Amino acid sequence: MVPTPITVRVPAKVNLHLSVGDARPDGYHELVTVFQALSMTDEVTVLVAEEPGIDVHGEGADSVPTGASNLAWKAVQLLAEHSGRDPEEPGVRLSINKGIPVAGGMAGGSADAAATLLALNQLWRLELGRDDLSELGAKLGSDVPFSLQGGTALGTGRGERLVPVLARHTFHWVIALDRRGLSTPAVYTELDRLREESRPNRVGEVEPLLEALASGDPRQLALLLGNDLQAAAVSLRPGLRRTLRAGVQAGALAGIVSGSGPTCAFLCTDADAAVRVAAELSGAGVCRTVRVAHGPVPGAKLVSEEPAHRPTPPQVHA
Ligand SMILES: C[C@@](CO)(OP(=O)(O)O)[C@H](O)COP(=O)(O)OP(=O)(O)OC[C@H]1O[C@@H](n2ccc(N)nc2=O)[C@H](O)[C@@H]1O
Ligand SMILES: Nc1ncnc2c1ncn2[C@@H]1O[C@H](COP(=O)(O)OP(=O)(O)O)[C@@H](O)[C@H]1O
Repeated sequence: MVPTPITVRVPAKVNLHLSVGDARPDGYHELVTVFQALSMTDEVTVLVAEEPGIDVHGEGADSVPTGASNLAWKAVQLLAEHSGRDPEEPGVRLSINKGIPVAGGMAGGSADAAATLLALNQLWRLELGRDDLSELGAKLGSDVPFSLQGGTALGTGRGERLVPVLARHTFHWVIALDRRGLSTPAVYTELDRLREESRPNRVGEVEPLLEALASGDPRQLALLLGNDLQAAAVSLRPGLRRTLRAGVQAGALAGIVSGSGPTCAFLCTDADAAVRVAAELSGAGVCRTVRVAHGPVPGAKLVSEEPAHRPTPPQVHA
């Protein structure tokens, strides 16, 4: 009997704090970061098929590779190899439904890789634990372990070593999507260049932000959001300055570039405020699309054993 397809839902992330150290000999930068998983999700379905391949639907599907460079396909090959299957003939197809902006600094590719690991673990009845999957995931990308874990977490190393963080209450966000993506390596390289040229401000210690998360007070948290990659993302995409200003003018408590950008995330006082800020920001014409989201939400999760149809997320077109 052919096994039933498995669908996993997996969240986007925002870095509430992203402190970037110097480049290491392996080319990665040492990080201290706080991730929060948001209610913008991708869904990945894995099914047994003689003809292997990937179908991609949804947000930005056209710019997602469907061949061997897709991070989710790399996850198939890695897990096949790990479990003694032929990575070139894994006998599965993937269907990816994107709700996370592509190349937006919200870890969409990592999310799909994490979802694929979890789904295949079920489909192939491998019975690997979350720690095993996380260790495999870190080989695919620094953000993959967080996509599996979700919630709010402190990340160190290149972002793959995680400790859960206490975050009281739910935080409400407005997410501004840009018209084009930014390349993560290009943004890290730009930061190195800026640091050689001058001394861009660095974010401070992470402890006050951890206290703000524990208190659950969005006003306190807003004062402490910080991202060392923001200067580099703004340097490569100067229009982001206008987006960040427009979000705060629209009533957000604070705005930040999400990870390597160009997506901007605005923290709001509550859910109603987020809807008001989203409506006003979408009228400002500074970005492609505006969404509302909340966090923290859980990491990659089995949805059902049938392919699921995801409800359309709330979005306001600019
Ligand atoms: C910046 C962050 C913040 O969470 O995410 P995004 O905003 O892109 O989603 C991450 O550090 C991105 O993590 P991820 O996208 O998994 O990166 P990887 O595939 O591991 O690495 C891609 C490239 O980014 C650079 N890189 C990544 C992580 C790190 N700590 N230092 C780096 O210098 C390296 O040039 C590396 O070759
Ligand atoms: N499953 C995937 N989903 C999205 N992008 C992918 C995927 N696999 C590979 N990519 C490639 O990875 C690049 C980075 O995409 P993404 O992970 O969404 O952004 P970011 O690294 O900014 O969080 C994209 O430009 C795309 O070419």
